[in-house]
Amino acid sequence: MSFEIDVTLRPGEHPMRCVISSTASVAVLIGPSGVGKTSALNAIAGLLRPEQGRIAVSGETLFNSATDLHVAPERRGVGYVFQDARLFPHRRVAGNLAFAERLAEKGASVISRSDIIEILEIGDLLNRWPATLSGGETKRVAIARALLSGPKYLLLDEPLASLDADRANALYHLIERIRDEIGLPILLVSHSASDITRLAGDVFAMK
Ligand SMILES: Nc1ncnc2c1ncn2[C@@H]1O[C@H](COP(=O)(O)OP(=O)(O)OP(=O)(O)O)[C@@H](O)[C@H]1O
Repeated sequence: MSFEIDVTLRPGEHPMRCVISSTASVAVLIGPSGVGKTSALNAIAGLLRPEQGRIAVSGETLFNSATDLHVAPERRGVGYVFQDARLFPHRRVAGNLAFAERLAEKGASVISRSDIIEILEIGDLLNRWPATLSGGETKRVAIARALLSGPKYLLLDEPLASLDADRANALYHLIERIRDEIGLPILLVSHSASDITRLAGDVFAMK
């Protein structure tokens, strides 16, 4: 099982339930704005504690309200690409990548730095400051940074949102390469059953 999740969350006033049970290499979580998709990713990453339920990734239980288990975020092996990317503004692209590499446990990376830079086509960006990058470039660097931290799985929040059609299409194919060549379980969020769901083995909806 890549992702086995059944949790009730309460990020604000109202409870929300998220149920995902997937063996696919890519699972997609869809649902309208405000339904709780980002909150679900935050819970899987360990940044939001669910009210109840269980979260397991690749067979490892990360949260279980029944046994009061809540693995700390830094021990979950998560590569999380936030919707707004959140690059460190005071470090160049190379510095952002180096920071992630220092976080990786020795031998944890399933793919080399040079392969990640090649797959995400960011070799020409290494000297740039984050503020000078386009939206698509920023997303590519954010995904590279997540991969370099040696994650066991990848969470992508709306990776194609706010990109024009050409850039969205290019990033779509890069995610496809990550799926096929790196083989990490990927859970990605989309507000609609858009093109991105073509990447997925499984699609789950929050209502
Ligand atoms: N820290 C918080 N405090 C209070 N309410 C919150 C908090 N985080 C999220 N919420 C509320 O929880 C609900 C779900 O938010 P969330 O961002 O998870 O939805 P979403 O499905 O990802 O939406 P979108 O597609 O617009 O990003 C929203 O009503 C939001 O206002």
